[in-house]
Amino acid sequence: MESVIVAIDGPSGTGKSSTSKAVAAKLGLSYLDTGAQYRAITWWMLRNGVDVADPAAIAAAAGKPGIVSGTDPAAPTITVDGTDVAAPIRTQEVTSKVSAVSAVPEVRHVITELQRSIARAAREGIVVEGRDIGTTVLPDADLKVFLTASPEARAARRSGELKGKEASDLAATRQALVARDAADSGRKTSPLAKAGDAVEVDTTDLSLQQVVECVVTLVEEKRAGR
Ligand SMILES: Nc1ncnc2c1ncn2[C@@H]1O[C@H](COP(=O)(O)OP(=O)(O)O)[C@@H](O)[C@H]1O
Ligand SMILES: Nc1ccn([C@@H]2O[C@H](COP(=O)(O)OP(=O)(O)O)[C@@H](O)[C@H]2O)c(=O)n1
Repeated sequence: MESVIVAIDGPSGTGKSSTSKAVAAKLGLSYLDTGAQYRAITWWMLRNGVDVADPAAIAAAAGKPGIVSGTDPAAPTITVDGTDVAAPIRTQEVTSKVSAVSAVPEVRHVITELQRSIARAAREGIVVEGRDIGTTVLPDADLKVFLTASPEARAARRSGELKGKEASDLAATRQALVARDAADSGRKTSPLAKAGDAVEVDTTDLSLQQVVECVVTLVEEKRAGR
Protein backbone atom coordinates (compact mmCIF):
# COMPACT_ATOMS: atom_id res chain seq x y z
CA MET A 1 0.00 0.00 0.00
CA GLU A 2 1.21 3.50 -0.77
CA SER A 3 2.55 5.73 1.96
CA VAL A 4 0.07 8.26 3.31
CA ILE A 5 0.63 11.52 5.17
CA VAL A 6 -2.08 12.76 7.53
CA ALA A 7 -1.94 16.21 9.17
CA ILE A 8 -4.06 16.78 12.28
CA ASP A 9 -4.19 20.31 13.67
CA GLY A 10 -6.27 22.18 16.22
CA PRO A 11 -6.21 23.91 19.59
CA SER A 12 -5.38 22.31 22.93
CA GLY A 13 -7.67 19.58 24.23
CA THR A 14 -9.49 18.88 20.97
CA GLY A 15 -8.17 15.31 20.97
CA LYS A 16 -5.27 15.59 18.52
CA SER A 17 -2.84 13.33 20.40
CA SER A 18 -5.31 10.60 21.34
CA THR A 19 -6.90 10.59 17.90
CA SER A 20 -3.59 10.65 16.00
CA LYS A 21 -2.08 7.83 18.03
CA ALA A 22 -5.14 5.62 17.59
CA VAL A 23 -5.46 6.34 13.86
CA ALA A 24 -1.75 5.66 13.29
CA ALA A 25 -1.93 2.39 15.27
CA LYS A 26 -5.03 1.22 13.36
CA LEU A 27 -3.54 1.99 9.96
CA GLY A 28 0.04 0.87 10.67
CA LEU A 29 1.47 4.38 10.30
CA SER A 30 4.10 6.28 12.27
CA TYR A 31 3.03 9.04 14.66
CA LEU A 32 4.60 12.41 15.46
CA ASP A 33 3.56 14.73 18.31
CA THR A 34 5.00 18.09 17.24
CA GLY A 35 3.76 19.79 20.41
CA ALA A 36 6.11 17.52 22.36
CA GLN A 37 9.01 18.86 20.29
CA TYR A 38 8.11 22.49 21.11
CA ARG A 39 7.73 21.47 24.73
CA ALA A 40 11.15 19.77 24.63
CA ILE A 41 12.93 22.83 23.26
CA THR A 42 11.14 24.95 25.89
CA TRP A 43 12.26 22.54 28.63
CA TRP A 44 15.85 22.84 27.38
CA MET A 45 15.71 26.66 27.38
CA LEU A 46 14.42 26.73 30.97
CA ARG A 47 16.93 24.12 32.07
CA ASN A 48 19.83 26.05 30.55
CA GLY A 49 18.92 29.44 31.97
CA VAL A 50 17.81 31.02 28.70
CA ASP A 51 15.50 33.97 29.38
CA VAL A 52 12.27 32.87 27.68
CA ALA A 53 11.01 36.46 27.72
CA ASP A 54 13.88 37.38 25.38
CA PRO A 55 13.22 36.24 21.77
CA ALA A 56 16.80 37.09 20.73
CA ALA A 57 18.22 34.81 23.43
CA ILE A 58 15.84 32.03 22.39
CA ALA A 59 16.75 32.50 18.73
CA ALA A 60 20.49 32.31 19.49
CA ALA A 61 20.04 28.98 21.31
CA ALA A 62 17.46 27.41 18.99
CA GLY A 63 19.89 25.08 17.22
CA LYS A 64 21.60 23.79 20.36
CA PRO A 65 19.34 21.04 21.80
CA GLY A 66 19.34 17.68 20.03
CA ILE A 67 15.70 16.59 19.94
CA VAL A 68 14.81 13.03 18.92
CA SER A 69 11.23 11.77 18.55
CA GLY A 70 10.33 8.07 18.53
CA THR A 71 7.38 7.58 16.17
CA ASP A 72 5.82 4.26 17.22
CA PRO A 73 2.18 5.18 18.06
CA ALA A 74 2.10 2.44 20.72
CA ALA A 75 5.10 3.93 22.54
CA PRO A 76 6.07 7.43 21.38
CA THR A 77 9.27 8.81 22.91
CA ILE A 78 11.05 12.16 23.13
CA THR A 79 14.61 12.83 24.20
CA VAL A 80 16.81 15.93 24.41
CA ASP A 81 20.54 15.25 24.10
CA GLY A 82 19.81 11.66 25.06
CA THR A 83 17.71 12.49 28.15
CA ASP A 84 14.13 11.15 28.28
CA VAL A 85 11.96 14.25 28.76
CA ALA A 86 8.51 12.70 28.29
CA ALA A 87 7.46 13.59 31.85
CA PRO A 88 9.17 16.97 32.48
CA ILE A 89 7.80 18.52 29.27
CA ARG A 90 4.25 18.18 30.69
CA THR A 91 4.76 20.38 33.77
CA GLN A 92 2.77 23.58 34.21
CA GLU A 93 6.01 25.53 33.99
CA VAL A 94 6.74 24.27 30.48
CA THR A 95 3.07 24.54 29.45
CA SER A 96 2.96 28.19 30.51
CA LYS A 97 6.15 29.10 28.57
CA VAL A 98 5.84 27.01 25.42
CA SER A 99 3.84 29.55 23.38
CA ALA A 100 6.51 32.22 23.89
CA VAL A 101 9.27 29.87 22.76
CA SER A 102 7.33 28.39 19.83
CA ALA A 103 6.57 31.87 18.48
CA VAL A 104 10.26 32.56 17.75
CA PRO A 105 10.90 32.11 13.99
CA GLU A 106 14.33 30.45 14.48
CA VAL A 107 12.74 27.85 16.76
CA ARG A 108 10.02 27.16 14.20
CA HIS A 109 12.60 26.85 11.43
CA VAL A 110 14.68 24.27 13.32
CA ILE A 111 11.67 22.23 14.46
CA THR A 112 9.89 22.40 11.09
CA GLU A 113 12.96 20.98 9.29
CA LEU A 114 13.15 18.19 11.88
CA GLN A 115 9.45 17.40 11.35
CA ARG A 116 9.83 17.26 7.57
CA SER A 117 12.80 14.90 7.79
CA ILE A 118 10.86 12.59 10.15
CA ALA A 119 7.87 12.59 7.77
CA ARG A 120 10.13 11.81 4.78
CA ALA A 121 11.68 8.88 6.63
CA ALA A 122 8.33 7.23 7.51
CA ARG A 123 8.06 4.42 4.97
CA GLU A 124 4.42 3.42 5.46
CA GLY A 125 3.34 6.97 6.14
CA ILE A 126 2.71 9.07 9.22
CA VAL A 127 0.12 10.94 11.23
CA VAL A 128 1.56 14.30 12.31
CA GLU A 129 -0.33 16.41 14.85
CA GLY A 130 0.18 20.03 15.80
CA ARG A 131 -0.89 23.56 14.99
CA ASP A 132 0.64 24.35 11.58
CA ILE A 133 1.11 20.95 9.97
CA GLY A 134 -1.50 21.38 7.23
CA THR A 135 -0.65 25.03 6.57
CA THR A 136 3.16 25.06 6.79
CA VAL A 137 5.01 21.87 7.70
CA LEU A 138 3.35 19.43 5.27
CA PRO A 139 1.18 21.49 2.91
CA ASP A 140 1.04 18.51 0.49
CA ALA A 141 -0.35 16.08 3.09
CA ASP A 142 -2.79 13.54 1.64
CA LEU A 143 -5.38 14.35 4.29
CA LYS A 144 -5.69 17.38 6.56
CA VAL A 145 -8.01 17.37 9.57
CA PHE A 146 -8.71 20.34 11.83
CA LEU A 147 -10.17 19.33 15.19
CA THR A 148 -12.21 21.77 17.27
CA ALA A 149 -14.26 21.57 20.50
CA SER A 150 -15.88 24.10 22.82
CA PRO A 151 -13.56 25.68 25.41
CA GLU A 152 -15.74 24.10 28.13
CA ALA A 153 -15.31 20.59 26.75
CA ARG A 154 -11.59 21.10 26.25
CA ALA A 155 -11.07 22.47 29.76
CA ALA A 156 -13.04 19.59 31.26
CA ARG A 157 -10.91 17.07 29.35
CA ARG A 158 -7.64 18.74 30.37
CA SER A 159 -8.76 19.16 33.94
CA GLY A 160 -9.54 15.46 34.13
CA GLU A 161 -5.87 14.73 33.34
CA LEU A 162 -4.46 16.92 36.11
CA LYS A 163 -4.15 15.50 39.58
CA GLY A 164 -5.05 16.80 43.04
CA LYS A 165 -5.13 20.53 43.58
CA GLU A 166 -4.70 21.48 39.93
CA ALA A 167 -7.73 19.42 38.90
CA SER A 168 -10.11 21.30 41.16
CA ASP A 169 -9.71 24.59 39.32
CA LEU A 170 -11.62 24.14 36.08
CA ALA A 171 -11.93 27.89 35.56
CA ALA A 172 -8.16 28.38 35.76
CA THR A 173 -7.58 25.51 33.34
CA ARG A 174 -10.05 27.04 30.90
CA GLN A 175 -8.44 30.45 31.21
CA ALA A 176 -4.90 29.10 30.65
CA LEU A 177 -6.06 27.09 27.66
CA VAL A 178 -7.85 30.03 26.02
CA ALA A 179 -4.80 32.26 26.61
CA ARG A 180 -2.49 29.68 24.98
CA ASP A 181 -4.84 29.35 21.98
CA ALA A 182 -4.84 33.14 21.59
CA ALA A 183 -1.03 33.30 21.72
CA ASP A 184 -0.69 30.39 19.24
CA SER A 185 -3.29 31.86 16.86
CA GLY A 186 -1.93 35.39 17.10
CA ARG A 187 1.78 34.81 16.46
CA LYS A 188 3.29 36.00 13.20
CA THR A 189 5.13 32.87 12.08
CA SER A 190 2.88 29.94 11.10
CA PRO A 191 0.09 30.52 13.62
CA LEU A 192 -2.47 27.92 14.66
CA ALA A 193 -4.84 27.91 11.67
CA LYS A 194 -7.07 25.66 9.64
CA ALA A 195 -5.70 24.96 6.16
CA GLY A 196 -8.11 25.86 3.38
CA ASP A 197 -8.32 22.21 2.31
CA ALA A 198 -8.64 20.72 5.82
CA VAL A 199 -11.73 18.82 6.96
CA GLU A 200 -13.03 20.37 10.18
CA VAL A 201 -14.36 17.98 12.84
CA ASP A 202 -16.08 19.41 15.93
CA THR A 203 -15.39 16.84 18.66
CA THR A 204 -17.43 18.53 21.43
CA ASP A 205 -20.17 15.90 21.40
CA LEU A 206 -18.22 13.00 19.93
CA SER A 207 -16.49 10.21 21.82
CA LEU A 208 -12.82 9.59 21.10
CA GLN A 209 -13.82 6.38 19.33
CA GLN A 210 -16.21 8.29 17.05
CA VAL A 211 -13.49 10.80 16.14
CA VAL A 212 -11.02 7.99 15.41
CA GLU A 213 -13.55 6.22 13.19
CA CYS A 214 -14.28 9.46 11.36
CA VAL A 215 -10.58 10.12 10.61
CA VAL A 216 -9.90 6.48 9.62
CA THR A 217 -12.81 6.69 7.17
CA LEU A 218 -11.44 9.93 5.72
CA VAL A 219 -8.01 8.30 5.21
CA GLU A 220 -9.58 5.26 3.57
CA GLU A 221 -11.61 7.47 1.25
CA LYS A 222 -8.46 9.33 0.24
CA ARG A 223 -6.64 6.08 -0.37
CA ALA A 224 -9.50 4.83 -2.52
CA GLY A 225 -9.10 8.00 -4.55
CA ARG A 226 -12.54 9.36 -3.80
N1 LIG B 1 -13.72 13.06 21.78
C1 LIG B 1 -13.32 13.03 23.05
N2 LIG B 1 -14.20 12.97 24.05
C2 LIG B 1 -13.82 13.00 25.34
N3 LIG B 1 -12.54 13.08 25.75
C3 LIG B 1 -11.61 13.13 24.81
C4 LIG B 1 -11.93 13.13 23.41
N4 LIG B 1 -10.78 13.23 22.72
C5 LIG B 1 -9.79 13.29 23.63
N5 LIG B 1 -10.28 13.23 24.88
C6 LIG B 1 -9.51 13.32 26.15
O1 LIG B 1 -9.18 14.71 26.29
C7 LIG B 1 -7.86 14.86 26.77
C8 LIG B 1 -7.04 15.71 25.80
O2 LIG B 1 -6.88 14.99 24.61
P1 LIG B 1 -5.56 15.11 23.73
O3 LIG B 1 -5.62 14.03 22.71
O4 LIG B 1 -4.34 15.18 24.59
O5 LIG B 1 -5.81 16.54 23.04
P2 LIG B 1 -4.81 17.52 22.30
O6 LIG B 1 -3.66 16.67 21.79
O7 LIG B 1 -5.62 18.13 21.19
O8 LIG B 1 -4.38 18.54 23.30
C9 LIG B 1 -7.32 13.45 26.97
O9 LIG B 1 -7.46 13.12 28.33
C10 LIG B 1 -8.19 12.58 26.11
O10 LIG B 1 -8.33 11.29 26.61
N1 LIG C 1 2.86 22.37 15.33
C1 LIG C 1 2.91 22.94 16.53
C2 LIG C 1 2.65 22.21 17.69
C3 LIG C 1 2.72 22.83 18.93
N2 LIG C 1 3.07 24.13 18.99
C4 LIG C 1 3.29 24.81 20.27
O1 LIG C 1 3.49 23.86 21.28
C5 LIG C 1 2.54 24.05 22.34
C6 LIG C 1 2.24 22.72 22.99
O2 LIG C 1 1.57 21.91 22.08
P1 LIG C 1 0.82 20.57 22.54
O3 LIG C 1 0.22 19.98 21.34
O4 LIG C 1 1.73 19.74 23.38
O5 LIG C 1 -0.28 21.16 23.50
P2 LIG C 1 -1.54 20.44 24.11
O6 LIG C 1 -2.63 20.87 23.22
O7 LIG C 1 -1.34 18.96 24.04
O8 LIG C 1 -1.62 20.98 25.47
C7 LIG C 1 1.39 24.80 21.70
O9 LIG C 1 0.66 25.56 22.64
C8 LIG C 1 2.12 25.68 20.69
O10 LIG C 1 2.65 26.86 21.30
C9 LIG C 1 3.29 24.85 17.84
O11 LIG C 1 3.57 26.05 17.91
N3 LIG C 1 3.20 24.25 16.63
